[in-house]
Amino acid sequence: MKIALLGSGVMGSAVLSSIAAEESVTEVSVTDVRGEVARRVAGEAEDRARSEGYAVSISGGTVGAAAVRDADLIVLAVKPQHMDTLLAQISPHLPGGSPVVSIAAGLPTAYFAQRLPVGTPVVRVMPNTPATIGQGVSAISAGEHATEEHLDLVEALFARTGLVVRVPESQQSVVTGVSGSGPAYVFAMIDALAEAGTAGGLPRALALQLAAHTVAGSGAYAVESGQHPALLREAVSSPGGTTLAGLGELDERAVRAAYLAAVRSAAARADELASQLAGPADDA
Ligand SMILES: NC(=O)C1=CN([C@@H]2O[C@H](COP(=O)(O)OP(=O)(O)OC[C@H]3O[C@@H](n4cnc5c(N)ncnc54)[C@H](OP(=O)(O)O)[C@@H]3O)[C@@H](O)[C@H]2O)C=CC1
Ligand SMILES: O=C(O)[C@@H]1CCC=N1
Repeated sequence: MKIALLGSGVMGSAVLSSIAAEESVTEVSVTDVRGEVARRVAGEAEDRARSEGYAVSISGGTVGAAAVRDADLIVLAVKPQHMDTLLAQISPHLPGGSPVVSIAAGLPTAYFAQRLPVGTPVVRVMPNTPATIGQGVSAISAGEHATEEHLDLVEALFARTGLVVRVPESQQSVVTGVSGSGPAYVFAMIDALAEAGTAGGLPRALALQLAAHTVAGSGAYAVESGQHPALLREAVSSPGGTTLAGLGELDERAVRAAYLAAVRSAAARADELASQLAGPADDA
């Protein structure tokens, strides 16, 4: 199976190695507006694939007819604001029936249906950057012409990047707010914890190590134990102890409310992108 990956920035690169490791994938054509970026990303991914024993061929170049015309599946990994230009470039060259996968925030499958040949199966995916190390989470939704088989195929490809869940497309904006943007909230938390440790006199590198491992371990513990986070939090909080003193400060500063607002705001921005960009193709 040949995959065309269009856009080799942060997220395109993040999903590339995992997709290339799926056994049915024999060839990946990576493209970008800047061919040299795509060639570098493709070269690095091919080296990684070789070192891990995968015989996949990965090439890089600029976007054009050659990149997509014989692809069995096309992954669109450009910013929502660049999608219109990209679709106008590739649409006339798409092989009929090959599914198109978009990872763009906000853009509904109906947007693609208006811009791609009639009947093109579209699958919408919201991944996140921990996909780079196979620890991501991706939510997938089918567009009008996408079948169960198309979803199975996309699920198999993204399973290499971490957990894959299926959601109704109507939930994709809030998913984006929680898990698409979520890593940024967590990185900000690690940064803040590390800064607090440094302010308390720890060497900077040690503070960062403590903060990052605390977040990584707590996340893994929440996932593996399956216990509700309120119970896990309670187990850390001895009566009259240090943790309740710390949590009291978070409550005082409405940190929980801030997370709720952050997710609401990110989801609203996804909807806003959709309404700004997803008009009829002629008006875009
Ligand atoms: N970053 C993240 O955490 C996540 C991102 N996403 C989605 O993934 C998509 C890509 O985001 P991200 O990787 O962060 O963005 P990047 O800007 O890092 O990557 C996009 C790449 O596509 C290139 N590009 C722009 N226009 C075209 C075009 N017409 N044809 C081919 N390539 C083009 C860009 O080049 P140049 O830089 O020169 O413009 C850039 O190299 C977005 O739609 C985003 O919503 C989804 C989940 C998480
Ligand atoms: O910030 C963004 O728009 C993208 C989508 C989800 C994460 N990053």
